[in-house]
Amino acid sequence: MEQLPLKPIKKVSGSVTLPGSKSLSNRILLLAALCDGVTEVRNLLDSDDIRHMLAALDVMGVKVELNDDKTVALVHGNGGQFKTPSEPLFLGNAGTAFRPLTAVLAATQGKFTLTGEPRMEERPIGHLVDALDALGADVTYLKNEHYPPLDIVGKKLQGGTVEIDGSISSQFLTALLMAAPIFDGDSEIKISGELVSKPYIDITLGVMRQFGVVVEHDNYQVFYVKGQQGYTSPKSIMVEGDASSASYFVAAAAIAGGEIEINGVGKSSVQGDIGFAKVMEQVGAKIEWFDEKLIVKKGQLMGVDIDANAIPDAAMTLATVALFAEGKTAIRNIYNWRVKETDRLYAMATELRKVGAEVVEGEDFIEITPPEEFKLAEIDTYNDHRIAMCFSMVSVGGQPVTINDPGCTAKTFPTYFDVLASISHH
Ligand SMILES: O=C(O)C1=C[C@@H](OP(=O)(O)O)[C@@H](O)[C@H](O)C1
Ligand SMILES: C=C(OP(=O)(O)O)C(=O)O
Repeated sequence: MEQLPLKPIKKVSGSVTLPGSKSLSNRILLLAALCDGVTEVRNLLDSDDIRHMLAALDVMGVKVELNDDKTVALVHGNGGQFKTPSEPLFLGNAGTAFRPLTAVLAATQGKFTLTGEPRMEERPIGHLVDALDALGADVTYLKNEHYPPLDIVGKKLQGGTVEIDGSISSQFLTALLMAAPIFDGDSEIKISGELVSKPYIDITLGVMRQFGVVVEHDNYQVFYVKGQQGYTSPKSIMVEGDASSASYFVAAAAIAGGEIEINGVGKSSVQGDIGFAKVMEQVGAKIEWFDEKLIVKKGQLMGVDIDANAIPDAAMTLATVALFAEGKTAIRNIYNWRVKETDRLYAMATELRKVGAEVVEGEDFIEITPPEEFKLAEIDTYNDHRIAMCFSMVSVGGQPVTINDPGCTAKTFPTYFDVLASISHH
Protein backbone atom coordinates (compact mmCIF):
# COMPACT_ATOMS: atom_id res chain seq x y z
CA MET A 1 0.00 0.00 0.00
CA GLU A 2 1.19 3.48 -0.86
CA GLN A 3 1.79 5.83 2.07
CA LEU A 4 2.15 9.61 2.02
CA PRO A 5 4.11 11.10 4.92
CA LEU A 6 3.08 14.74 5.33
CA LYS A 7 5.51 17.12 6.99
CA PRO A 8 4.27 19.79 9.41
CA ILE A 9 3.08 22.87 7.53
CA LYS A 10 3.89 26.29 9.01
CA LYS A 11 1.74 28.38 6.74
CA VAL A 12 -0.48 28.09 3.68
CA SER A 13 -0.84 30.89 1.15
CA GLY A 14 -1.58 31.48 -2.50
CA SER A 15 -4.41 30.71 -4.82
CA VAL A 16 -6.24 27.53 -5.85
CA THR A 17 -8.71 26.90 -8.63
CA LEU A 18 -11.22 24.24 -7.76
CA PRO A 19 -12.00 21.31 -10.04
CA GLY A 20 -15.61 21.12 -11.24
CA SER A 21 -18.34 19.91 -8.92
CA LYS A 22 -18.91 16.15 -8.86
CA SER A 23 -22.62 16.58 -8.17
CA LEU A 24 -23.08 18.98 -11.10
CA SER A 25 -20.81 17.06 -13.50
CA ASN A 26 -22.66 13.75 -13.27
CA ARG A 27 -26.14 15.31 -13.33
CA ILE A 28 -25.24 17.41 -16.38
CA LEU A 29 -23.70 14.49 -18.28
CA LEU A 30 -26.80 12.35 -17.80
CA LEU A 31 -29.28 15.06 -18.75
CA ALA A 32 -27.15 16.03 -21.78
CA ALA A 33 -27.30 12.37 -22.87
CA LEU A 34 -31.11 12.47 -22.63
CA CYS A 35 -31.32 15.53 -24.92
CA ASP A 36 -31.36 15.56 -28.68
CA GLY A 37 -28.28 17.29 -30.02
CA VAL A 38 -24.89 18.31 -28.73
CA THR A 39 -24.20 19.90 -25.33
CA GLU A 40 -20.83 21.42 -24.51
CA VAL A 41 -19.94 20.91 -20.84
CA ARG A 42 -17.17 23.18 -19.52
CA ASN A 43 -15.11 22.71 -16.35
CA LEU A 44 -16.18 19.06 -16.11
CA LEU A 45 -14.58 17.23 -13.20
CA ASP A 46 -11.99 14.64 -14.23
CA SER A 47 -12.19 12.00 -11.49
CA ASP A 48 -13.22 8.37 -10.94
CA ASP A 49 -16.89 9.16 -10.24
CA ILE A 50 -17.20 11.01 -13.54
CA ARG A 51 -15.21 8.39 -15.47
CA HIS A 52 -17.78 5.81 -14.40
CA MET A 53 -20.67 7.90 -15.72
CA LEU A 54 -18.76 8.55 -18.97
CA ALA A 55 -17.94 4.85 -19.40
CA ALA A 56 -21.60 3.93 -18.88
CA LEU A 57 -22.76 6.48 -21.46
CA ASP A 58 -20.13 5.20 -23.88
CA VAL A 59 -21.22 1.56 -23.78
CA MET A 60 -24.84 2.68 -24.13
CA GLY A 61 -23.96 4.38 -27.41
CA VAL A 62 -23.77 8.02 -26.32
CA LYS A 63 -20.85 9.71 -28.03
CA VAL A 64 -18.87 12.04 -25.77
CA GLU A 65 -15.82 13.92 -27.08
CA LEU A 66 -13.36 15.06 -24.40
CA ASN A 67 -10.56 17.61 -24.69
CA ASP A 68 -7.01 16.67 -23.64
CA ASP A 69 -7.40 17.36 -19.93
CA LYS A 70 -10.95 15.96 -19.94
CA THR A 71 -12.50 19.16 -18.60
CA VAL A 72 -14.53 19.98 -21.69
CA ALA A 73 -16.99 17.44 -23.06
CA LEU A 74 -19.16 17.49 -26.13
CA VAL A 75 -22.05 15.19 -25.32
CA HIS A 76 -23.98 13.95 -28.36
CA GLY A 77 -27.35 13.32 -26.77
CA ASN A 78 -29.52 10.70 -28.42
CA GLY A 79 -32.82 11.50 -26.75
CA GLY A 80 -32.37 8.61 -24.32
CA GLN A 81 -32.35 5.94 -27.05
CA PHE A 82 -29.75 3.92 -25.16
CA LYS A 83 -28.16 0.83 -26.70
CA THR A 84 -28.40 -2.31 -24.57
CA PRO A 85 -24.80 -2.83 -23.43
CA SER A 86 -23.19 -6.26 -23.88
CA GLU A 87 -21.65 -6.13 -20.42
CA PRO A 88 -22.65 -4.82 -16.98
CA LEU A 89 -22.29 -1.11 -16.32
CA PHE A 90 -19.57 -0.88 -13.67
CA LEU A 91 -20.15 2.29 -11.65
CA GLY A 92 -17.41 2.04 -9.03
CA ASN A 93 -18.60 3.65 -5.81
CA ALA A 94 -20.22 6.64 -7.48
CA GLY A 95 -23.60 7.32 -5.88
CA THR A 96 -24.21 10.17 -8.33
CA ALA A 97 -23.86 7.73 -11.23
CA PHE A 98 -25.56 4.66 -9.73
CA ARG A 99 -28.74 6.18 -8.32
CA PRO A 100 -29.74 8.49 -11.22
CA LEU A 101 -28.88 5.84 -13.84
CA THR A 102 -31.06 3.30 -12.02
CA ALA A 103 -34.13 5.52 -12.31
CA VAL A 104 -33.48 6.79 -15.82
CA LEU A 105 -32.67 3.36 -17.26
CA ALA A 106 -35.76 1.85 -15.60
CA ALA A 107 -37.77 4.35 -17.66
CA THR A 108 -36.09 3.83 -21.06
CA GLN A 109 -36.09 0.84 -23.43
CA GLY A 110 -33.24 -1.67 -23.01
CA LYS A 111 -31.71 -4.17 -20.63
CA PHE A 112 -29.05 -3.11 -18.16
CA THR A 113 -27.03 -4.62 -15.33
CA LEU A 114 -25.59 -2.10 -12.85
CA THR A 115 -22.66 -3.16 -10.68
CA GLY A 116 -20.02 -1.44 -8.57
CA GLU A 117 -17.18 -1.83 -6.13
CA PRO A 118 -17.69 -4.11 -3.11
CA ARG A 119 -18.64 -1.07 -0.98
CA MET A 120 -21.36 -0.13 -3.49
CA GLU A 121 -22.97 -3.49 -2.70
CA GLU A 122 -23.26 -2.34 0.93
CA ARG A 123 -24.81 1.04 0.12
CA PRO A 124 -28.63 0.90 0.25
CA ILE A 125 -30.81 1.56 -2.78
CA GLY A 126 -34.07 -0.03 -1.55
CA HIS A 127 -35.95 3.25 -1.11
CA LEU A 128 -35.40 4.13 -4.76
CA VAL A 129 -36.19 0.64 -6.05
CA ASP A 130 -39.39 0.55 -3.95
CA ALA A 131 -40.56 3.78 -5.57
CA LEU A 132 -39.67 2.52 -9.07
CA ASP A 133 -41.48 -0.78 -8.34
CA ALA A 134 -44.57 1.14 -7.33
CA LEU A 135 -44.44 2.89 -10.70
CA GLY A 136 -44.37 -0.49 -12.47
CA ALA A 137 -40.63 -0.63 -13.23
CA ASP A 138 -38.78 -3.92 -13.63
CA VAL A 139 -35.75 -3.78 -11.31
CA THR A 140 -34.27 -6.94 -9.72
CA TYR A 141 -31.71 -7.31 -6.95
CA LEU A 142 -28.94 -9.66 -8.11
CA LYS A 143 -27.43 -10.35 -4.68
CA ASN A 144 -28.93 -8.85 -1.53
CA GLU A 145 -32.41 -7.39 -1.25
CA HIS A 146 -32.24 -3.55 -1.19
CA TYR A 147 -28.61 -3.35 -2.38
CA PRO A 148 -26.75 -3.29 -5.72
CA PRO A 149 -26.02 -4.95 -8.10
CA LEU A 150 -29.24 -4.59 -10.08
CA ASP A 151 -30.80 -5.93 -13.25
CA ILE A 152 -33.06 -3.46 -15.03
CA VAL A 153 -35.45 -4.13 -17.89
CA GLY A 154 -36.28 -0.63 -19.00
CA LYS A 155 -39.75 0.31 -20.23
CA LYS A 156 -42.09 3.24 -20.56
CA LEU A 157 -43.38 4.26 -17.14
CA GLN A 158 -46.74 5.98 -16.75
CA GLY A 159 -45.94 8.15 -13.72
CA GLY A 160 -48.70 8.87 -11.22
CA THR A 161 -48.56 9.36 -7.48
CA VAL A 162 -45.63 7.74 -5.74
CA GLU A 163 -43.99 7.88 -2.32
CA ILE A 164 -40.25 7.84 -1.75
CA ASP A 165 -38.41 7.60 1.55
CA GLY A 166 -36.00 10.52 1.87
CA SER A 167 -34.47 9.64 5.23
CA ILE A 168 -31.30 7.84 4.13
CA SER A 169 -30.18 9.56 0.95
CA SER A 170 -31.41 12.51 -1.11
CA GLN A 171 -29.94 10.81 -4.18
CA PHE A 172 -33.03 8.56 -4.41
CA LEU A 173 -35.32 11.56 -4.83
CA THR A 174 -32.80 13.20 -7.17
CA ALA A 175 -32.86 10.05 -9.31
CA LEU A 176 -36.65 9.90 -9.47
CA LEU A 177 -36.92 13.62 -10.25
CA MET A 178 -34.43 13.32 -13.10
CA ALA A 179 -36.36 10.37 -14.61
CA ALA A 180 -39.88 11.77 -14.17
CA PRO A 181 -39.94 14.13 -17.21
CA ILE A 182 -39.46 11.11 -19.50
CA PHE A 183 -42.41 9.21 -18.01
CA ASP A 184 -45.54 9.04 -20.21
CA GLY A 185 -47.72 10.85 -17.69
CA ASP A 186 -47.41 13.40 -14.90
CA SER A 187 -45.97 12.49 -11.50
CA GLU A 188 -46.62 13.53 -7.96
CA ILE A 189 -43.71 12.45 -5.76
CA LYS A 190 -44.41 12.45 -2.02
CA ILE A 191 -41.63 12.32 0.53
CA SER A 192 -41.95 9.95 3.44
CA GLY A 193 -39.51 10.14 6.33
CA GLU A 194 -37.48 13.28 6.95
CA LEU A 195 -35.68 14.38 3.75
CA VAL A 196 -31.90 14.43 4.36
CA SER A 197 -29.17 16.37 2.52
CA LYS A 198 -31.84 18.78 1.21
CA PRO A 199 -29.55 21.25 -0.64
CA TYR A 200 -28.68 18.49 -3.12
CA ILE A 201 -32.31 18.58 -4.25
CA ASP A 202 -31.84 22.24 -5.11
CA ILE A 203 -28.82 21.26 -7.21
CA THR A 204 -31.00 18.71 -9.03
CA LEU A 205 -33.88 21.14 -9.61
CA GLY A 206 -31.43 23.82 -10.78
CA VAL A 207 -29.77 21.55 -13.34
CA MET A 208 -33.15 20.27 -14.56
CA ARG A 209 -34.22 23.90 -15.04
CA GLN A 210 -31.10 24.56 -17.12
CA PHE A 211 -32.24 21.66 -19.31
CA GLY A 212 -35.71 23.16 -19.70
CA VAL A 213 -37.69 21.26 -17.05
CA VAL A 214 -39.40 23.10 -14.22
CA VAL A 215 -40.44 21.14 -11.14
CA GLU A 216 -42.96 22.55 -8.67
CA HIS A 217 -42.95 21.49 -5.05
CA ASP A 218 -44.73 22.10 -1.77
CA ASN A 219 -41.97 22.83 0.71
CA TYR A 220 -39.91 19.76 -0.38
CA GLN A 221 -42.76 17.44 0.67
CA VAL A 222 -44.53 16.87 -2.64
CA PHE A 223 -42.91 17.35 -6.06
CA TYR A 224 -44.92 17.77 -9.28
CA VAL A 225 -43.29 16.83 -12.59
CA LYS A 226 -45.01 16.90 -15.99
CA GLY A 227 -44.49 13.79 -18.10
CA GLN A 228 -43.43 13.50 -21.76
CA GLN A 229 -41.35 16.65 -21.58
CA GLY A 230 -37.94 15.43 -22.53
CA TYR A 231 -34.96 17.64 -21.84
CA THR A 232 -33.73 20.53 -24.00
CA SER A 233 -30.01 21.10 -24.38
CA PRO A 234 -28.71 24.43 -23.06
CA LYS A 235 -26.06 24.03 -25.85
CA SER A 236 -23.23 25.05 -23.53
CA ILE A 237 -23.08 24.74 -19.77
CA MET A 238 -20.46 25.54 -17.16
CA VAL A 239 -19.82 23.37 -14.09
CA GLU A 240 -19.02 25.51 -11.07
CA GLY A 241 -16.14 24.55 -8.78
CA ASP A 242 -16.70 21.76 -6.25
CA ALA A 243 -17.86 23.26 -2.94
CA SER A 244 -17.04 20.08 -0.99
CA SER A 245 -13.48 20.19 -2.34
CA ALA A 246 -13.33 23.86 -1.34
CA SER A 247 -13.84 22.84 2.30
CA TYR A 248 -10.24 21.58 2.62
CA PHE A 249 -8.77 24.91 1.54
CA VAL A 250 -11.16 26.96 3.65
CA ALA A 251 -10.13 24.82 6.61
CA ALA A 252 -6.41 24.97 5.78
CA ALA A 253 -6.39 28.77 5.63
CA ALA A 254 -8.42 28.98 8.84
CA ILE A 255 -6.01 26.67 10.67
CA ALA A 256 -2.64 27.76 9.30
CA GLY A 257 -3.17 31.18 7.80
CA GLY A 258 -1.52 33.14 5.42
CA GLU A 259 -4.25 33.92 3.03
CA ILE A 260 -5.80 31.59 0.45
CA GLU A 261 -7.82 32.65 -2.54
CA ILE A 262 -10.23 29.91 -3.57
CA ASN A 263 -11.55 30.30 -7.11
CA GLY A 264 -14.66 28.53 -8.38
CA VAL A 265 -17.24 28.95 -5.63
CA GLY A 266 -18.56 31.92 -3.70
CA LYS A 267 -21.77 33.55 -2.58
CA SER A 268 -23.57 32.70 -5.83
CA SER A 269 -22.86 28.96 -5.50
CA VAL A 270 -25.75 26.56 -6.09
CA GLN A 271 -24.12 23.92 -3.87
CA GLY A 272 -25.20 23.50 -0.27
CA ASP A 273 -21.65 22.72 0.81
CA ILE A 274 -20.80 26.39 0.43
CA GLY A 275 -22.53 26.50 3.84
CA PHE A 276 -19.34 25.03 5.28
CA ALA A 277 -17.66 28.42 4.83
CA LYS A 278 -20.46 29.94 6.95
CA VAL A 279 -19.82 27.33 9.63
CA MET A 280 -16.10 28.14 9.50
CA GLU A 281 -16.90 31.82 10.10
CA GLN A 282 -18.70 30.69 13.24
CA VAL A 283 -15.59 28.67 14.16
CA GLY A 284 -13.47 31.80 13.71
CA ALA A 285 -12.17 31.90 10.12
CA LYS A 286 -12.00 35.30 8.41
CA ILE A 287 -13.69 35.07 5.02
CA GLU A 288 -14.22 37.59 2.23
CA TRP A 289 -17.09 36.56 -0.03
CA PHE A 290 -17.19 37.20 -3.78
CA ASP A 291 -19.65 35.76 -6.30
CA GLU A 292 -17.37 32.94 -7.40
CA LYS A 293 -14.41 33.29 -5.10
CA LEU A 294 -13.53 33.18 -1.40
CA ILE A 295 -10.54 34.69 0.35
CA VAL A 296 -9.88 32.99 3.66
CA LYS A 297 -7.57 33.91 6.53
CA LYS A 298 -6.73 32.39 9.87
CA GLY A 299 -8.70 33.21 12.99
CA GLN A 300 -8.93 32.21 16.62
CA LEU A 301 -10.76 28.86 16.26
CA MET A 302 -13.45 27.81 18.72
CA GLY A 303 -15.36 24.53 18.79
CA VAL A 304 -19.01 24.72 17.62
CA ASP A 305 -22.08 22.53 18.01
CA ILE A 306 -23.90 22.20 14.69
CA ASP A 307 -26.62 20.28 12.87
CA ALA A 308 -24.74 19.22 9.71
CA ASN A 309 -27.53 17.34 7.92
CA ALA A 310 -27.49 19.82 5.04
CA ILE A 311 -23.71 19.55 4.47
CA PRO A 312 -22.80 15.90 5.13
CA ASP A 313 -19.67 15.86 2.94
CA ALA A 314 -18.08 19.16 3.95
CA ALA A 315 -18.95 18.56 7.60
CA MET A 316 -16.30 15.83 7.67
CA THR A 317 -13.71 18.56 7.29
CA LEU A 318 -15.00 20.17 10.49
CA ALA A 319 -14.11 16.96 12.33
CA THR A 320 -10.40 17.55 11.67
CA VAL A 321 -10.63 21.34 12.07
CA ALA A 322 -11.86 20.43 15.57
CA LEU A 323 -8.35 19.19 16.38
CA PHE A 324 -7.16 22.81 16.31
CA ALA A 325 -10.18 24.59 17.82
CA GLU A 326 -10.54 25.49 21.45
CA GLY A 327 -12.99 23.28 23.34
CA LYS A 328 -15.36 20.64 22.07
CA THR A 329 -16.84 20.41 18.56
CA ALA A 330 -20.11 18.53 18.00
CA ILE A 331 -21.38 17.53 14.55
CA ARG A 332 -24.98 16.30 14.72
CA ASN A 333 -27.75 14.73 12.63
CA ILE A 334 -25.38 12.87 10.32
CA TYR A 335 -26.62 9.27 10.57
CA ASN A 336 -26.10 8.77 6.84
CA TRP A 337 -22.32 9.16 7.21
CA ARG A 338 -22.64 5.45 7.99
CA VAL A 339 -23.82 4.48 4.49
CA LYS A 340 -21.39 6.43 2.36
CA GLU A 341 -17.89 5.46 1.09
CA THR A 342 -17.34 3.76 4.44
CA ASP A 343 -19.01 4.00 7.84
CA ARG A 344 -17.70 7.54 8.23
CA LEU A 345 -18.79 7.97 11.85
CA TYR A 346 -16.82 4.91 12.90
CA ALA A 347 -13.87 5.74 10.62
CA MET A 348 -13.60 9.37 11.71
CA ALA A 349 -13.87 8.47 15.40
CA THR A 350 -11.22 5.76 15.06
CA GLU A 351 -8.71 7.89 13.16
CA LEU A 352 -9.24 11.03 15.29
CA ARG A 353 -8.46 8.94 18.39
CA LYS A 354 -5.21 7.80 16.73
CA VAL A 355 -3.89 11.38 16.74
CA GLY A 356 -4.89 11.78 20.38
CA ALA A 357 -8.36 13.39 20.28
CA GLU A 358 -11.06 12.42 22.74
CA VAL A 359 -14.06 11.34 20.68
CA VAL A 360 -17.66 10.36 21.38
CA GLU A 361 -19.17 8.41 18.47
CA GLY A 362 -22.96 8.55 18.70
CA GLU A 363 -25.42 6.78 16.41
CA ASP A 364 -25.90 10.02 14.44
CA PHE A 365 -23.35 12.45 15.87
CA ILE A 366 -19.70 12.86 16.73
CA GLU A 367 -18.10 14.98 19.47
CA ILE A 368 -14.43 15.82 19.32
CA THR A 369 -12.20 17.28 22.02
CA PRO A 370 -8.74 18.22 20.73
CA PRO A 371 -5.67 16.29 21.91
CA GLU A 372 -3.69 17.58 24.87
CA GLU A 373 -0.71 16.15 23.06
CA PHE A 374 -0.70 14.98 19.44
CA LYS A 375 0.34 11.40 18.70
CA LEU A 376 2.21 10.49 15.53
CA ALA A 377 -0.19 8.36 13.50
CA GLU A 378 -0.66 6.50 10.24
CA ILE A 379 -4.19 7.30 9.11
CA ASP A 380 -6.22 4.55 7.47
CA THR A 381 -8.45 5.97 4.77
CA TYR A 382 -10.96 3.13 4.16
CA ASN A 383 -10.98 3.81 0.41
CA ASP A 384 -12.71 7.10 1.30
CA HIS A 385 -11.34 10.16 -0.49
CA ARG A 386 -12.69 12.51 2.17
CA ILE A 387 -10.94 10.75 5.07
CA ALA A 388 -7.64 11.16 3.20
CA MET A 389 -8.25 14.83 2.44
CA CYS A 390 -9.61 15.66 5.92
CA PHE A 391 -6.60 14.19 7.72
CA SER A 392 -4.17 16.30 5.72
CA MET A 393 -5.39 19.03 8.14
CA VAL A 394 -3.22 17.42 10.82
CA SER A 395 -0.13 18.53 8.88
CA VAL A 396 -1.72 21.90 8.17
CA GLY A 397 -1.98 22.29 11.95
CA GLY A 398 1.77 21.75 12.27
CA GLN A 399 1.86 18.05 13.15
CA PRO A 400 3.46 15.31 11.06
CA VAL A 401 1.06 12.59 9.85
CA THR A 402 1.08 9.72 7.36
CA ILE A 403 -1.87 9.15 5.03
CA ASN A 404 -2.33 5.55 3.94
CA ASP A 405 -3.51 4.96 0.36
CA PRO A 406 -3.59 8.67 -0.62
CA GLY A 407 -4.62 7.67 -4.15
CA CYS A 408 -8.19 7.19 -2.93
CA THR A 409 -8.75 10.93 -3.47
CA ALA A 410 -9.16 9.99 -7.16
CA LYS A 411 -12.88 9.51 -6.51
CA THR A 412 -13.45 13.27 -6.62
CA PHE A 413 -10.08 15.09 -6.48
CA PRO A 414 -7.15 13.18 -8.02
CA THR A 415 -4.72 16.12 -7.72
CA TYR A 416 -5.61 17.08 -4.14
CA PHE A 417 -2.22 16.46 -2.50
CA ASP A 418 -0.39 18.31 -5.30
CA VAL A 419 -2.67 21.31 -4.91
CA LEU A 420 -2.17 21.27 -1.15
CA ALA A 421 1.61 21.10 -1.63
CA SER A 422 1.45 24.10 -3.96
CA ILE A 423 0.13 26.36 -1.17
CA SER A 424 2.13 24.87 1.71
CA HIS A 425 5.20 26.38 3.42
CA HIS A 426 7.22 24.15 5.73
O1 LIG B 1 -26.75 14.28 -4.90
C1 LIG B 1 -25.53 14.41 -4.74
O2 LIG B 1 -24.78 14.87 -5.62
C2 LIG B 1 -24.95 14.01 -3.44
C3 LIG B 1 -25.76 13.89 -2.33
C4 LIG B 1 -25.24 13.57 -0.98
O3 LIG B 1 -25.60 12.24 -0.67
P1 LIG B 1 -26.86 11.84 0.27
O4 LIG B 1 -28.07 12.45 -0.28
O5 LIG B 1 -26.84 10.35 0.18
O6 LIG B 1 -26.53 12.35 1.65
C5 LIG B 1 -23.72 13.71 -0.91
O7 LIG B 1 -23.23 13.11 0.25
C6 LIG B 1 -23.05 13.09 -2.12
O8 LIG B 1 -21.65 13.20 -2.05
C7 LIG B 1 -23.49 13.78 -3.38
C1 LIG C 1 -20.93 10.52 -0.35
C2 LIG C 1 -20.15 10.79 -1.39
O1 LIG C 1 -20.25 10.26 -2.62
P1 LIG C 1 -21.44 9.56 -3.46
O2 LIG C 1 -21.74 10.51 -4.55
O3 LIG C 1 -20.86 8.28 -3.95
O4 LIG C 1 -22.61 9.35 -2.53
C3 LIG C 1 -19.02 11.77 -1.25
O5 LIG C 1 -18.47 12.20 -2.29
O6 LIG C 1 -18.66 12.15 -0.13
